[in-house]
Amino acid sequence: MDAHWRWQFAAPVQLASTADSNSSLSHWLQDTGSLTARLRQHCKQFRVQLLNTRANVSLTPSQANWLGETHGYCREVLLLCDEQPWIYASSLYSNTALQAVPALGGLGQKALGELLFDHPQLMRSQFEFAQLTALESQQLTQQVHPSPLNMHPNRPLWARRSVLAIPQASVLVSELFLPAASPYQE
Ligand SMILES: C=C(O[C@@H]1C=C(C(=O)O)C=C[C@H]1O)C(=O)O
Repeated sequence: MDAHWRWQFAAPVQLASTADSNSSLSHWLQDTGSLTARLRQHCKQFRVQLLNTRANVSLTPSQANWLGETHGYCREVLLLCDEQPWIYASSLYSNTALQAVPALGGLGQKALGELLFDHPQLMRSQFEFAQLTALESQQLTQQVHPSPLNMHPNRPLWARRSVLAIPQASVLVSELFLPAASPYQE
């Protein structure tokens, strides 16, 4: 779903102006720690809702470049904070990574962050950022999960992506902050 969003390395100018460098949104987007852990601290109740898993999906050139293979396994989830959908997350791993760490294929409602951030040798790449157009937000609403995402954002939505790597596996994690996420309101 996120493959064709316009990813760029630097936090674009709009982020600096609409959500200046001290703003809550900017801090959330640039936080290198576990988003799962941060949400657990922030919410009374946190849960992962599994939307979809797909094996052997063909990767775009930039995804293939990140993961070093042309096909991979995709997992899409919502991260809910007190039953509000805060984050749409899509994670991609190569088939080799899945063979090396079979737990990646059987997470179900368990958070990926809790598997990866427990590893002492976890590394994160630099973030890329994307601001969704109204059309991209609409497509996500229609194709991914009509009910909880069926809300019209009154401002552009922000996403980030980076590779989380442990020695046996690299995972390209894209995270879109949905309209209900409180950093947009702060
Ligand atoms: C990568 C993390 O895990 C989160 C949990 C995910 C999942 O369970 O599929 C996906 C992306 C992340 O938002 C994290 O906690 O930072």
